[in-house]
Amino acid sequence: MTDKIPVTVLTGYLGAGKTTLLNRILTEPHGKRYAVIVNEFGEIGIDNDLVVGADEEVFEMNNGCICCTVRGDLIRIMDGLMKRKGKFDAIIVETTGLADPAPVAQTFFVDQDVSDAARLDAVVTVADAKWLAERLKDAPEAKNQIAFADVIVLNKIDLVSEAELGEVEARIRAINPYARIHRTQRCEIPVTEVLDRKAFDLDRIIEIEPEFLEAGHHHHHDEEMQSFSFRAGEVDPAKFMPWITDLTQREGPSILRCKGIVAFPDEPQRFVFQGVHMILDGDLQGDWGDAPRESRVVFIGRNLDAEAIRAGFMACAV
Ligand SMILES: Nc1nc2c(ncn2[C@@H]2O[C@H](COP(=O)(O)OP(=O)(O)OP(=O)(O)O)[C@@H](O)[C@H]2O)c(=O)[nH]1
Repeated sequence: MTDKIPVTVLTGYLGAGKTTLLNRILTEPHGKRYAVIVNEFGEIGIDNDLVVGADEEVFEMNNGCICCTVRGDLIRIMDGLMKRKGKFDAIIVETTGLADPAPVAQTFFVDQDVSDAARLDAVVTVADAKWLAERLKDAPEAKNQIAFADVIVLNKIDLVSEAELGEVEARIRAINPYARIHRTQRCEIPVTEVLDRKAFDLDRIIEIEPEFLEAGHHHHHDEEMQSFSFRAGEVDPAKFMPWITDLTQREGPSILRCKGIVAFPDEPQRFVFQGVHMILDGDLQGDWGDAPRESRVVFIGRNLDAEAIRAGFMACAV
């Protein structure tokens, strides 16, 4: 038991701050070696390029949602990692914002080879203090992510008042009275509060989901959820910036998440932007180096006019 590799499942709804937390964990001087498995929703992998390098190995799973079609991939990656036991101290799995964490956690109990070699240490859920209450109304995944959490990182406290924070905490407590809740800005939290917690409690989970240990999985994704991604070469910042700003302001309520890595002419660094509804962030990050100067953008939302967004993006190309 003791030499099983601890696995942390990092979950949380679209845009809550999972990658922010992951990067924080990976850049702290902890002296540990982590293997990271990143799963994202969308055909073009973006998160992989936004996870800080260092010594970690990052395995990407882009073919679908980790809790559905790619569970086989997760088992295969885990099997591969187990053969290289001793090369790292822990495994972190970052799920997509639309994943139900139950079947991901289940993999560590139901698959014999995986459960012989690894133990689920904790499900860590990052919650967006500004948007969680809304998502609890319309996104069943958001509720499951809270219900299954052993540790909840209640993030983006800078965007809400103390009273709103109290309300969202009460909503969380009503769903999950057990998890430890940490209030954070930019996921600032000691690594020891999220890793190696020995917190996953199978009995509690079986109370929430009696069929947890049975094979089979009935997760129905939100049928209205759209995800699309576009590529172009270099884009003109004088066109791109007003376009993306205007789009997120106008369509913000329908855009749950957008992000991209963009190449501006004569700019040695990559422009990285991130949006959650109408809140948009962007800055220059990391040199292109020898990588092809290609712009990639991803949008996830409901009732979006994909063709209009595609045309708007393509019109920014140089
Ligand atoms: N205001 C504010 N913004 C934050 C905070 N933490 C993260 N963000 C921003 O929120 C956006 C989403 O953060 P990510 O870490 O990429 O979120 P994620 O959960 O990995 O997103 P997906 O993987 O796409 O679901 C980025 O623009 C971050 O800079 C915070 O505490 N306050």
